Amino acid sequence: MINVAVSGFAGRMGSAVVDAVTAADDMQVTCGIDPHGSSKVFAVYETVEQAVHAGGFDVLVDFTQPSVVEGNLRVALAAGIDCVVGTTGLANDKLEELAALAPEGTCLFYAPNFTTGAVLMMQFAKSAAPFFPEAEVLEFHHCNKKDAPSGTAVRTAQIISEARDGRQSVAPGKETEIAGCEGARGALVEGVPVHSVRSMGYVASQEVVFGSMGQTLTIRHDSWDRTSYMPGVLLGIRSVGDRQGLIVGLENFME
Ligand SMILES: NC(=O)C1=CN([C@@H]2O[C@H](COP(=O)(O)OP(=O)(O)OC[C@H]3O[C@@H](n4cnc5c(N)ncnc54)[C@H](OP(=O)(O)O)[C@@H]3O)[C@@H](O)[C@H]2O)C=CC1
Ligand SMILES: O=C(O)C1=N[C@H](C(=O)O)C[C@H](O)C1
Repeated sequence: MINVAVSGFAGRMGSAVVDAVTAADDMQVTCGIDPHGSSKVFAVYETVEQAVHAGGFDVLVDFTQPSVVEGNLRVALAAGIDCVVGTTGLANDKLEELAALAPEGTCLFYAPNFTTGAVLMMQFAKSAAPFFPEAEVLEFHHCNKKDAPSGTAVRTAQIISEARDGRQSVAPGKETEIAGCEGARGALVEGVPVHSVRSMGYVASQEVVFGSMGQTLTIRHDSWDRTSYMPGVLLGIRSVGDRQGLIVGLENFME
């Protein structure tokens, strides 16, 4: 039995993780961390520090906020607890710094997106990028999201940039934005324009639009429900016990 602590357990993702872990045969939620959470089933703490001090879990799952995840991971990793992290907003060098705090045998696993569809979208984008001079990312999320652009969009832009091998887009850029409308061409992430839409009605969607002479290729993924992330989260929880160091991306555990 894998004993799991869920940080942010009262939130949109955290509560879905509690349900998914509870329904699985090989793991259980032994505690939850959330400043405003309560439970009759498992122990509840206000901070990860309190939970680590009390002990009783092998894996910490974190779906909190960009502003708190770093502090949570510092405490858990230093105590040698494997971490499965969905919270977005941490840069790669920060993840490396955090992983270095952990004793040998401890794993920090971060996935900007736990859906198989989004992983495939990014892999298809990697395959397409060398063949198209233009690429732009459009991401669409619910209006309560606390970060922009999304972690998935940032990772997609990084993947496209690496696959282009340093080649820059030749499309008109930020220099064409008219006065008072700065931002119209999006945020440049590693040279790739990223456009963030926030609206009621969305969970999470993304389009990657590639262009070359006379043609466009659009790769689109939609999460319509947060259950879409749960098989990936459970796979992460089952996998970290056998791994160590920093691992970024669900593709590392997918067959
Ligand atoms: N990797 C992936 O596949 C996915 C990643 N995400 C990411 O997960 C994160 C959470 O998203 P979502 O569930 O929608 O957000 P929510 O705001 O619904 O949930 C976050 C929860 O964390 C709580 N919280 C705040 N501070 C702490 C703390 N110090 N310790 C523990 N809990 C805390 C919040 O409490 P309060 O509201 O009282 O502040 C809230 O209940 C975001 O970064 C999002 O981008 C989301 C979906 C998929
Ligand atoms: O906040 C969300 O909802 C999501 N966040 C992740 C991101 O920033 O990419 C994953 C997914 O897009 C949903």
